[in-house]
Amino acid sequence: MIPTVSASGLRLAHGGVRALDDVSLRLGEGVTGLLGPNGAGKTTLLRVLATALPPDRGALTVLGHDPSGPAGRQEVRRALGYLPQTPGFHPDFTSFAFVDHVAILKEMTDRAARHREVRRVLDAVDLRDVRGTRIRRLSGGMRQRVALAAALVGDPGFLVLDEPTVGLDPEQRMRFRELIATAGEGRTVLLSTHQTEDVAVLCNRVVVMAAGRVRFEGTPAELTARAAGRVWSSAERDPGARACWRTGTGAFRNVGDPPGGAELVEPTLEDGYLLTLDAPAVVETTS
Ligand SMILES: Nc1ncnc2c1ncn2[C@@H]1O[C@H](COP(=O)(O)OP(=O)(O)OP(=O)(O)O)[C@@H](O)[C@H]1O
Repeated sequence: MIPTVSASGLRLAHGGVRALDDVSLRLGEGVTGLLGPNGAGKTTLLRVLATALPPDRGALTVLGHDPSGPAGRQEVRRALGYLPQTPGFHPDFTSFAFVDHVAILKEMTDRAARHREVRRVLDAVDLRDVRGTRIRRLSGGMRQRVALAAALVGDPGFLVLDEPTVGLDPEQRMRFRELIATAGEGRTVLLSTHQTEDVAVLCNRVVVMAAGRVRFEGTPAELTARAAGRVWSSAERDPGARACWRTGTGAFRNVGDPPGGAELVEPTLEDGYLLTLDAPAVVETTS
């Protein structure tokens, strides 16, 4: 992997909480999924990468620029598309006016060219027909697409998406995955999510964080492989399992160290993720 974004030794404390505790990672072209439990530090990391929050310590390079100084920060912001966890829409704006407003903030001064670009990104997320509709009249899924269009305006090389699929129904989620996959062609995309399924079907890389630290960095297949031989099915809850839950069939799915003779089953990325959270902090070193 040729790194386009790299971070080393990032630290950031919110009051007494170490939200980022020596975070180092590298991102390349394509979609990288960022997984982690609530409070792991995902949003904080995304905000640091998006230059919305300066780290207390550590170094960052985004598409060849160092955002620690004003000139480098401006270059990073020009190359960045950011979909925050709670996009700050003004509900009386139309989709067009909101994306146009973001395009103005991205220094697109030529009005005709800017309007062409706003139409292009709204078309790309299938919102052509509601360009003139006020945001407060749109469904949650449509609003998410407006936010994605705003992140895509100006064709940024680095796209940071903070839980963009939250609250979407399965069909919208599928459509959104497709949009993100398309956005990942020739771009670096970092996607924070709680959906291991999103990562399994969409991402070519995955980073797992817990308690402000990187627990895993590698491919989805490598994360899934962590659970090889460590997932089994049983009729009763296995007290020796690290995690165990009843499935729709009534059988229990167990993750951990299986007892002898256990009925092993095919692991999923979610199993690998659960086992990674349980493991001590180790960073994978893959190409
Ligand atoms: N502005 C803040 N002030 C104080 N503490 C904060 C602030 N923002 C985040 N934190 C704390 O920093 C830690 C990391 O928070 P962060 O929002 O980055 O986690 P997250 O992985 O994005 O969580 P979630 O999955 O719930 O969105 C948490 O313990 C959180 O409570």
